Amino acid sequence: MISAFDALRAIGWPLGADEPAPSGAHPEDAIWRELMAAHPQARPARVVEQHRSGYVVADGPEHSYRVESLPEWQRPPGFRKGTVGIDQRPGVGDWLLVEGRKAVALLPRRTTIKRGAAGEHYQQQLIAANVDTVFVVCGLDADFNPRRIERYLLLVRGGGVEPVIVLTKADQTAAIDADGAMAALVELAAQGVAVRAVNAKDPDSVATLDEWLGPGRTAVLIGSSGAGKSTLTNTLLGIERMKTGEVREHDSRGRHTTTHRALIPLPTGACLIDTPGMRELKPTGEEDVAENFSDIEVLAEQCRFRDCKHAKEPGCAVRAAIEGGKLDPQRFANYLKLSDEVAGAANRLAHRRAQKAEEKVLGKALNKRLDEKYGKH
Ligand SMILES: Nc1nc2c(ncn2[C@@H]2O[C@H](COP(=O)(O)OP(=O)(O)OP(=O)(O)O)[C@@H](O)[C@H]2O)c(=O)[nH]1
Ligand SMILES: [Zn+2]
Repeated sequence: MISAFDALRAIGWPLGADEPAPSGAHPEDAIWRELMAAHPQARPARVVEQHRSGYVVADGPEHSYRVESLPEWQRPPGFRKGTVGIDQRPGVGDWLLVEGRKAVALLPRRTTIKRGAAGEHYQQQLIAANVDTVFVVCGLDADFNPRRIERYLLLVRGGGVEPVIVLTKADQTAAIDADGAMAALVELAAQGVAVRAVNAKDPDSVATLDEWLGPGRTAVLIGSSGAGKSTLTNTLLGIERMKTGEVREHDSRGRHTTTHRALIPLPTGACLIDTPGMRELKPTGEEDVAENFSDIEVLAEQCRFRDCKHAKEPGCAVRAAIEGGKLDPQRFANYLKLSDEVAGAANRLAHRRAQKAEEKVLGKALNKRLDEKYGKH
């Protein structure tokens, strides 16, 4: 039998066992401890699935169960999808305090990974909460694409998560232009992002990621299909092949006896969150393009005109850098494309917020009129 604390730790519980919080702890720690003190009967559990009426949570690698959500996390009937913002509602990776089979509190998120959702109305989607490290996985084969890495980085940075670029298939680099790849990686590393090349099938090689995988840490692997995420997961787990389509079993008390695959405890003591939805990567509008392309922003400051579009203007430092071979034109093109997308999403976000504020005002006015006419109702 492992202790309740060790079971929680295996699925990423970040607080130490001792009180008060050890120094150098996270800013959210104190709030977490306060909430725990306010609900002395409750126990922490981590969200692995989100349903209409409740959640499946885990309190260790071997045990998950359903809990009822708090009323304020639920969408009132008849309300449009997206009305309850992702900030008000728990998602995968969140920590709840649970009493019996009822959630009583959501512990404030330390980090978030979000994206914009496709569709008519502006909406954000939470990919995962409370993740320490995102491994952006990309193969050093024909699939190698620095532009895609730039897009991933733009989306995951800003939420407080540390990105690490993991280049798989380091044993199979014949298909790529090594010099071009190196130049692209140097640019990414210059933005302050760690880069590691691995053979995802080789445990010794994959051990280079251990520095991000200590006890109580949570990591996520993102990357396109075939990049090597499953291979990497299996090597980290120390097994040959990941069982796919794992069926959950129930014991006599109706509990799940195997934890959902959403939380995968690793032998290093860390926990991987398996996220299905990272295929389409639309910005939310809250991303910081400048942070991800500081090389271009620095150049742009040297352009003769403040509002230089880096097109045909004289004295353009950005174009000079491209012509002088100091800036990859494709990186610049991607910067423009991503800037456009973020600006577009930011507009939609502002519009959505204005609309919400207006709905609120209208609702209040309407209530007031009804009150005047029919008395309090
Ligand atoms: N030689 C070599 N092959 C690798 C490496 N990483 C992955 N592969 C191979 O690449 C193929 C795709 O790897 P997967 O791990 O299935 O990729 P994935 O990212 O999980 O793909 P999806 O499940 O579709 O998202 C498999 O045939 C792996 O064996 C590596 O570092 N070296
Ligand atoms: Zn310019």
